[in-house]
Amino acid sequence: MEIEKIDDNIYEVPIGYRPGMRVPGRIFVSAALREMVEPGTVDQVANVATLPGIVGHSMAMPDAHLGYGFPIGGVAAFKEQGGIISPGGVGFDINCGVRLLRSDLQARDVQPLINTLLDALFQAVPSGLGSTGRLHATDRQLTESFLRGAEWAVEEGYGVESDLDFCEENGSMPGADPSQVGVKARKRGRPQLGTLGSGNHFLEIQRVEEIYNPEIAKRFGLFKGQITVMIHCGSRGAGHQICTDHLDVLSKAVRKYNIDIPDKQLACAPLGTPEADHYFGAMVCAANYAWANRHIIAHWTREVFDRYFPGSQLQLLYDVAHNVAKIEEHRVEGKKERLYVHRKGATRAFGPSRTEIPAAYEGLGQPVLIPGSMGTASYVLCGQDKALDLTFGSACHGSGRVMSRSQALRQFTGKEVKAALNRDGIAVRSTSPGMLAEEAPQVYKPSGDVVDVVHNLGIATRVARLVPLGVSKG
Ligand SMILES: Nc1nc2c(ncn2[C@@H]2O[C@H](COP(=O)(O)O)[C@@H](O)[C@H]2O)c(=O)[nH]1
Ligand SMILES: [Mn+2]
Ligand SMILES: [Mn+2]
Repeated sequence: MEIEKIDDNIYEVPIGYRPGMRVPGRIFVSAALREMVEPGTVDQVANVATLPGIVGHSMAMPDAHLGYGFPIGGVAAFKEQGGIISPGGVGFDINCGVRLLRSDLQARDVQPLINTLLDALFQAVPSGLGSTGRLHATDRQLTESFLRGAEWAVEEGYGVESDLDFCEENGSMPGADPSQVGVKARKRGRPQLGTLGSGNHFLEIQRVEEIYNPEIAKRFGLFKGQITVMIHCGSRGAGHQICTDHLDVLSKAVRKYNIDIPDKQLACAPLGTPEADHYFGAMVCAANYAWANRHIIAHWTREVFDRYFPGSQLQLLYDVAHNVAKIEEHRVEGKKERLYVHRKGATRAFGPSRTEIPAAYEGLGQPVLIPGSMGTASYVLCGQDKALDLTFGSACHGSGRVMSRSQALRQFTGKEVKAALNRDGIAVRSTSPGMLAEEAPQVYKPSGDVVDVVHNLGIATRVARLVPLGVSKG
């Protein structure tokens, strides 16, 4: 059975595409991006549609590609009564997310110092595979980060109270249960608090190249030529281990509760069961840890900027989670319902009608932060109410990979990638040249095309385009 174009930028995976689908699938792509969606990703959208209690559609955003069970770029919402929760719908890097700091600096003033600044940031923010932090968190501090996320970080002197207004969930999601975090996850997470990680995680100095919507840009504090800093990272080994540990438990739960799943990577548990509650409680711990992590990294970034540009202001524009399951109220067939919305490689994109958006952005919608690659543009968008009708208030989370890491390693060398970036005026630091090859801009879809889809669908409106000047990769 074929998938069917039902509107500009909307393709439907009909019920019947595979046995057991309870709802249709929807893939939000342009005709050009449709060509880049592998058949396996379509199959994953259909597989997710078979899960109990799924509401509306099993969805894939325009940056979608193959993931563990659920596609990356996948969105699925489940009824509180009769639905499930699945770690595959959240991802291993729980609350991987993006934070954007806006400065009061002009690019022309920063550009001459870009290499010095980047060296200092590379030193100040530990990065790389398995990197450990400057923080040396105690066991008690780790627990506090699990329980209170960015709120705890502020109490410890990282960032300021007002930052919390500009984090999704105010940087601290309720429902954390540290008793469901295993010894191994604690052991991996403790030394890594305050680290960027590796690969696709980055800290990037950017220039605002284009303003699309002057009114919203003004309210977001953005102007042409401005320096911004984007931070992308998550819950490090803590989140990964929590996901791994609970996948084991939920694989057994699938048998215990007799759930028919087409792929064992869709391990899940019915909401309301101890297995589901335990995973949710542990997942929230990892989500809060990730908010604390980004908060600490932002603090060290501010310190570096202050060293080279004394008195400069780096203000938090917003911090979004793009790998998380959340309890949210949505309209289903005209009635308000509490749903477990899984966003895995997808960003919340709430419009002005939602109370969850920061007071400072009242009447606008939440900032939606979409990174491109270390060589191409990233975007700031603003969530729109139409997203509530189409995608349970969600948009894409990046450009999305089109080339595997192994293929990239065969095709590029780190040295070539670095030289090409330098020719384009982009400075780069990395802990390993191989990582630069794996992360070459060519491995990602064109960010502008991906963003056009969500803009044209009316899910989120384009506000500004940001281009990289200096990137610190893991
Ligand atoms: N601006 C930059 N964007 C980047 C970089 N490396 C990756 N990316 C983008 O981030 C998303 C995040 O994907 P995730 O699934 O790993 O969370 C990815 O799709 C790319 O578009 C970078 O160095 N700079
Ligand atoms: Mn991540
Ligand atoms: Mn991410």
